[in-house]
Amino acid sequence: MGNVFSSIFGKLWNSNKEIRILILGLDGAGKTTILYKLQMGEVVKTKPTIGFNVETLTYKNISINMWDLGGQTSIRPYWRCYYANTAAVIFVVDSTDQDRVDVAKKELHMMLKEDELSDSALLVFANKQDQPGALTAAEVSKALGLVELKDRSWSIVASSAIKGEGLTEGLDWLIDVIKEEQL
Ligand SMILES: Nc1nc2c(ncn2[C@@H]2O[C@H](COP(=O)(O)OP(=O)(O)OP(=O)(O)O)[C@@H](O)[C@H]2O)c(=O)[nH]1
Ligand SMILES: [Mg+2]
Repeated sequence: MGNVFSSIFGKLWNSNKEIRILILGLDGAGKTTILYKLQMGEVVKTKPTIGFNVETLTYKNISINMWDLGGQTSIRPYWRCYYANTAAVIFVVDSTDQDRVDVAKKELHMMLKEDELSDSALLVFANKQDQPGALTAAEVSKALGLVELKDRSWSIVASSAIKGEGLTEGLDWLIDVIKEEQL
């Protein structure tokens, strides 16, 4: 019975929903690699993103417009142009880049202060877990001060975009939260 209901609700929810997700984070964190690994199941050779990449993914019958924005210092001020109507932000951290985790923290908290993102869920990928010396997800969470976040659904997942690990786990969590919050 539960399955019947969830399938009916699923269909209702799907019929008129297209959700928008932003992938943000410092340059070199792995955002573009994650976008194309999710979309094509392949590791693509990337160049630093100047501007953005946008792809439509169908995941669990849901159409997702996924925007991957460039993370270089000079480009970050433009992130805010993309915040409207965003269901969720995926914030990607290079877990080996311990020197810049403070910068990532600052950018993350600045972004989350914006009114347009007040209802957006947050998924953090503690990426590059395949590399020696990578901070664990718990360490990245602490360094980013995630427990300080109030009134927001958030989660952190350890990932390796290169190996394809953690990505669907993270996206599953995100889709469940978005469905709960928007139904
Ligand atoms: N070892 C390892 N390398 C990764 C992983 N994810 C991405 N990379 C590499 O990190 C580099 C930067 O990846 P991108 O996906 O271009 O990074 P980005 O976040 O899109 O960077 P910008 O476009 O400059 O903001 C590339 O050489 C990727 O192959 C990972 O999980 N593990
Ligand atoms: Mg990129």
